[in-house]
Parts: sequence; C-alpha cells; structure tokens
Amino acid sequence: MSSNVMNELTTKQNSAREKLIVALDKSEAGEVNQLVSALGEEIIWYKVGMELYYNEGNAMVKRLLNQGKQVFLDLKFHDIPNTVGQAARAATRLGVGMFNVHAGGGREMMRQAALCSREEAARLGLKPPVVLGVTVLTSMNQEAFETDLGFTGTIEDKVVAWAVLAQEAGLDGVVASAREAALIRKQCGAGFKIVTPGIRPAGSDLNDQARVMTPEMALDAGADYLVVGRPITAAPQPADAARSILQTMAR
Ligand SMILES: O=C(O)c1cc(=O)[nH]c(=O)n1[C@@H]1O[C@H](COP(=O)(O)O)[C@@H](O)[C@H]1O
Repeated sequence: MSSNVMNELTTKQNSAREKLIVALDKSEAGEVNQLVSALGEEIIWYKVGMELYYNEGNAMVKRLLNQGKQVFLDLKFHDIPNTVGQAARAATRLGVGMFNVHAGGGREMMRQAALCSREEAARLGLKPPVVLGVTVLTSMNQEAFETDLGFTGTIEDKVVAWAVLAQEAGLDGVVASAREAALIRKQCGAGFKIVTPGIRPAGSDLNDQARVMTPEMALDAGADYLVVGRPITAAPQPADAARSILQTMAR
C-alpha cells in the first residue's frame, strides 16, 4: 500500500473514532470498567445515561474523564427554565463534552440551558460542552406519535420544527434519528450538530428502537455522531463489534 493510501486510511479511521459514541447502559461500575478496558483506545466517546448515572453518579463520569475519554451526559433535562439552567451549570462543571435537554421543554428552557452552560464554562475557563435538544425519541413510531401523544403531522416535520427551535434557542445541535438527518441538515445548516441514536448494523436486533439506520447510511445522511449501545455492549465480543462498526464507518 502506498503511503498516500495509508494516510488516507488512517484519516478515515480517526474520523470514524471521533464520531462513534458508545452508550454505557449498565448499572454497575465494575461492569462498565471491564467494558471500557475491553474496548480500549479505539473508543474516544462514551455516553453516560440515566441507568448508569443514577446508579454510579458523578464518580463514574469523573473516572471516564480521568481516563482521557469524552463524555456525553445523557440525562435529558426537561423542567422549568430555571431548574434546567441550574442543572446545565452542574453538567458543565463536571467537564462533560456534551449533554442534552428535551426540545419539547420549549424555547425558554433550551435558551437557559445554553446560556447557563456557556456562562458556567466561561466562569471556570472550561471548553463549553455541546448542548443538544432531544427531538422525537428514536423508539417512537408514527402510529404512537399520533395515537398516544396526540400529535398531528409526521414525525419528520416535528423533528425538523424542534431542530429549528433548538437552533433559534441557541443550542449547538439535536439528537434525532439518522432518518431525519438530511432534512435537519438542510434546514439548520452545516455547523449544527446532529447526534443519531437508533443505529443498527444490517441484520441486527432492533430491540425497542423504531426509527433506525445502519452506521454507513447514517453518515451518508449527514450525522455528526452515531450513538451505539446494545449492538456493541450486548455483543458476545464488544471489542470485535465496535471494530466492525468503525470499519464500516471508515469506508
Ligand atoms: O438521547 C439519547 O441518547 C437517545 C435519544 C433517542 O431518541 N433515542 C435513544 O436511543 N437515545 C439513547 O441512545 C442509546 C441507544 O442505545 P441502543 O438502542 O442500545 O443502541 C440509549 O442509551 C438511549 O437512551
């Protein structure tokens, strides 16, 4: 292989690693430590969600940060603007690279999240985290969206409308299915971050996800980050599963 081809391959592999976020949906620190050490240097980003956070708390987040990992704190804040603003300050103080709020909390709630986070980062001299708005959960299908939640119109239209609202409120990006990524990109432009869970390699179990895409299709659709949980964490050999996903992403 020529050195140019080798360099191109390394660049693609590095870019894939920077875009993959592994969801640590586990309740025990011991299990998480084992998984993180099995995945090794290949994985840069980890998502700490409700299951892990409510069991192991800030200590787990700090341990990952001390290991040089980037952390997406996924606690999906959804409350009155003042409460969310103060929670955003706390998340920022922890030093995470990303955290999220529910876009359904509205403009003022999102505005406070962004504002308070930036203020706190500036006060402490920290890099401001990426603040994301969760649009319509990837587990939701059109039928439940209409029948259970009482929304009219399509999920796609709601996701795009909430992405525009999130951007107007000062958020850095959104969490959405990769199925909506191209529409969001068109409306919100190049710098707006699109983080996509509901990623499933071809042929893998959907579990409770409804709006899914393969890793390569999600990247083609314009996703900036892919969140992958069970296809890696529930695999018999998580490191092999992660490597295989990274390889498809680097193609
Ligand atoms: O905010 C999230 O991260 C999130 C939003 C969403 O709409 N759908 C969604 O699945 N997630 C999270 O992404 C992860 C997906 O995990 P797997 O379905 O196991 O790949 C879980 O930790 C979810 O909590």
